[in-house]
Amino acid sequence: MSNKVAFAETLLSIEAVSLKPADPFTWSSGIKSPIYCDNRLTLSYPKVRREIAKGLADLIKAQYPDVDVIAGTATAGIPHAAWVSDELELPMIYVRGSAKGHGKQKRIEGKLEAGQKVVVIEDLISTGGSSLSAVEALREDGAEVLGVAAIFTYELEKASEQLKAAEVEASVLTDYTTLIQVAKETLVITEQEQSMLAKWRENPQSDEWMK
Ligand SMILES: O=P(O)(O)OC[C@H]1O[C@H](OP(=O)(O)OP(=O)(O)O)[C@H](O)[C@@H]1O
Ligand SMILES: O=C(O)c1cc(=O)[nH]c(=O)[nH]1
Repeated sequence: MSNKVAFAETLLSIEAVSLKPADPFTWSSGIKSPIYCDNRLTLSYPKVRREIAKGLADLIKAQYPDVDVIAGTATAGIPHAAWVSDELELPMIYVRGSAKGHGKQKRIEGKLEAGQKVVVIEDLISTGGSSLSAVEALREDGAEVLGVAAIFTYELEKASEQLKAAEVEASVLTDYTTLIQVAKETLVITEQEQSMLAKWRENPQSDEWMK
């Protein structure tokens, strides 16, 4: 079994994936979606979060062996970044969604030196906006961002276009194609739900799938 399949099975087994076509979820980007993947639930399962930390750490060791610092995105990326940095015995920082309005007024918390090589940990990539914003903040502070490592991606064109334009490489433990395939095979979704999801996936930014 591939790792991607195993991680998709894990997300389904802890019921991190929900469908709500009649009353769609609103994503952080504003997209109305029939599906939501709540990776925050992984925090509640020590075995699952260990597998994720190990998976992300292995991916980083293979792809970014020169990494100096692990950076978590606020909020859902932060706990995973902590476990990954622990696994790799590396320093950790985190990137707020925006700079604090009080105290030191920082957006990046923790110690980052100019020129350090950073890998960003994100829990999930939808449009890639959150990942990109964190990467830009890190670059502004002089970091060399090697890439983004995430648990899951919806494989949306918008994300690949945005990340490519900014020259950001993203690697994931599992993805939408694998998740839907596994959900179909294990009867977690019906054929009707599968075709609704396929229609949504053709153009996720429109509401055509609701009609
Ligand atoms: O690729 P994008 O379109 O940016 O979407 C993905 C982001 O959205 C979610 O965060 P959310 O804004 O819900 O905040 P949270 O991490 O604080 O829960 C998720 O945790 C990612 O960070
Ligand atoms: O784009 C988002 O905001 C988003 C989508 C999703 O499936 N899960 C999540 O936590 N955020």
